[in-house]
Formats: sequence, C-alpha cells, structure tokens
Amino acid sequence: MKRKKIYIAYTGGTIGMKQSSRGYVPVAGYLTETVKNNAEFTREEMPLFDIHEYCPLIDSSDMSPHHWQQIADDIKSKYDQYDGFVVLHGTDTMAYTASALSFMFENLTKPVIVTGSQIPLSQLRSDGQVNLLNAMYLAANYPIAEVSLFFNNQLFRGNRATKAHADGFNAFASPNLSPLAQSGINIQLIEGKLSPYVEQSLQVTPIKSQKIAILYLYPGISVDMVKSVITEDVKGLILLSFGVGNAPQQPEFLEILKSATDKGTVIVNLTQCIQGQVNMGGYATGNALLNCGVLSGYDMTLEACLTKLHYLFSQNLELETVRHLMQDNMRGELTR
Ligand SMILES: NC(=O)C[C@H](N)C(=O)O
Repeated sequence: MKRKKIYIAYTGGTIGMKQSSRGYVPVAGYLTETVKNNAEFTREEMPLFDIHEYCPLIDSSDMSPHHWQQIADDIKSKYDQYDGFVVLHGTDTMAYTASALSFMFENLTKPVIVTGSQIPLSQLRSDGQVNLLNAMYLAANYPIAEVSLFFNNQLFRGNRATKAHADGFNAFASPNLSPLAQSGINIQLIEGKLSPYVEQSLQVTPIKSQKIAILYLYPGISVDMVKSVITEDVKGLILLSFGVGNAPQQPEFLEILKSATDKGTVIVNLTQCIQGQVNMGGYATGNALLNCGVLSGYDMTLEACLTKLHYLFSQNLELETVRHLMQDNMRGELTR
C-alpha cells in the first residue's frame, strides 16, 4: 500500500526548545534534525513526512490572529499534496489556535492535528516523541476530517479542548465532549468519524484581530470596574458568569450591559464552571442578563467563543447574523 504523506507545520513551542540562561527558547533546526534522525519516525509503518519550520519559531504566548492566518494559508497551499496535517505548537495557546483554525477552514476533508509537548524533545522524559508520533500516525491512518488536538494519548475536537494542567502531561481536557479518539494498545474511536479521502476545495476565511473584551465576574465586582472593561469600541464581550449563567442583579450593572447591547456590542455569556452549560432561564439572576440582550454561549470553551467572535467579526456580516451564529453550532463547538 502506498505510504501516506503528512505535512508538519512547526510553529514553535516547548517541543523544539532548548535550555538557555533565560529559560526554554525555541532553537531553529533542532527539532527537524532530531525527528529526521530518530528511527521511530522513519519506520515503514509510519507515514512519509515533510517538516516546514516557521521563521521565527515562537513560544505560543506570542501567538496572534495573524499567526492563525499564516498557519491556515500554509496548510491551504499544501492541501492537495498531502494526506494529513500536523501543526506543532506550544501548549499555552494551543487550544486557541485549534479553535481558530476549526472556524477558518471550510470543506475540510483531511485531518489537521495540533500537538506539542510539556517537556522539550531535547530533555529526558519528554512527552514530545509520543505526542508527535501518535499525531502523525492518526493523521495517516485515522483520518478524522476536522481540526483536532492530540495530547497525552487523547485526540480532542480542537474547539472543545482547553489547557487544564500547567505542568502535567495531561495538559488538555475536553470538559463538554468526549475525546474523538483514545490511543492505548489499540486506537479507539469515540466521538470521531473517519472520513474517506475525497478532494474538495478547501476554503479559508481570513481572520483579523478584533476588539473583544473578557469580563470575569466575582462577588462584589464594582460597577466602575465593569464600566472600564465595556468601552465604546468593544465589539464583543465574553461574560464569564457564575454557575448556569448567573450575575449580580444590581440595576446599574444590568444597565451597563443593556446599553452596550443596544449599541451593538455582542455579549456572550459563558460559565466560569469547568464543565456544563449556560441556561439563563434557570434563575432570575440569569434571566436578567437575557433581558439585557446577552446571548448564551452554551457549553463553549472560552477559546472557542473568543476565536468564533474574531472569525465572525472578520467577515462583513450583519449584527443579527453574528448574534445568530454565535448561538448556532457551526463546527461542533457547542451543544444545543
Ligand atoms: N509546553 C509549551 O509548549 C509551553 C510554551 N510556553 C508554549 O506554549 O510555547
């Protein structure tokens, strides 16, 4: 059987870093050489691959919508030449990039798997080899045609994943959707659906940085504090509320939200809870938000909600369309 071909877009992150006097830094050429010289990656059961190193390689804390665009354009330009795509990325903002790509790509018929590691390949006990090997193997043999994130033997839907552990190998969780696949002695498909390799023209919707604010509520939050976040030029606001979407009932606070939505700010309500979803009909405190024009973000992750707002505001859509699509399940990012 013809060996599959995988394209590896290497953007940076711990996986290819080395120790320096300032802590870990990405080092050009290091990862590519290590992978090419490692017999595991060139076994005949493994797919053929090419690695494209980005310049400069970055710590993912420096990622921005401009980089998301660069990754999407890169994959699009190589789309017909490869069977699957792996994006090597730092873990810190990996879930944001995976979410952004999931919205930007339309008609995806090949897998795009984002992965990285917690310990650099250059260090003892690195999780980089197992993450990259598995991501490549899955991309070649278990083609799930969506943007996913592989980490610690689990393949998650990209826009459902969130960084959940700062220093564990189980760095990611998908609190509101079971993994797409689990990698044990056998590879077990769970939510993922295998897709036949069909050629279809991939579309990439351009994305640009937008004025989006995030307001994390806490008991006793002052009206002045809320006012300082919801300024005139904010196009979208993510409100991280209590429980099933509840907020203080203070009239001044609600008035600020109402006046913002009246002026066209899209306010989306997400829960601060790790798991579960917003239901503004549950309590009077949530219902008050609904009456201010606040939208439900259902069970979206913060990463999915933020990148979806960037994606929708990057197009010339009517305000009502943006409001409608924010509550619509576009790429499997929310449960309704
Ligand atoms: N584990 C990692 O990759 C963390 C690193 N700071 C990054 O996100 O690039």
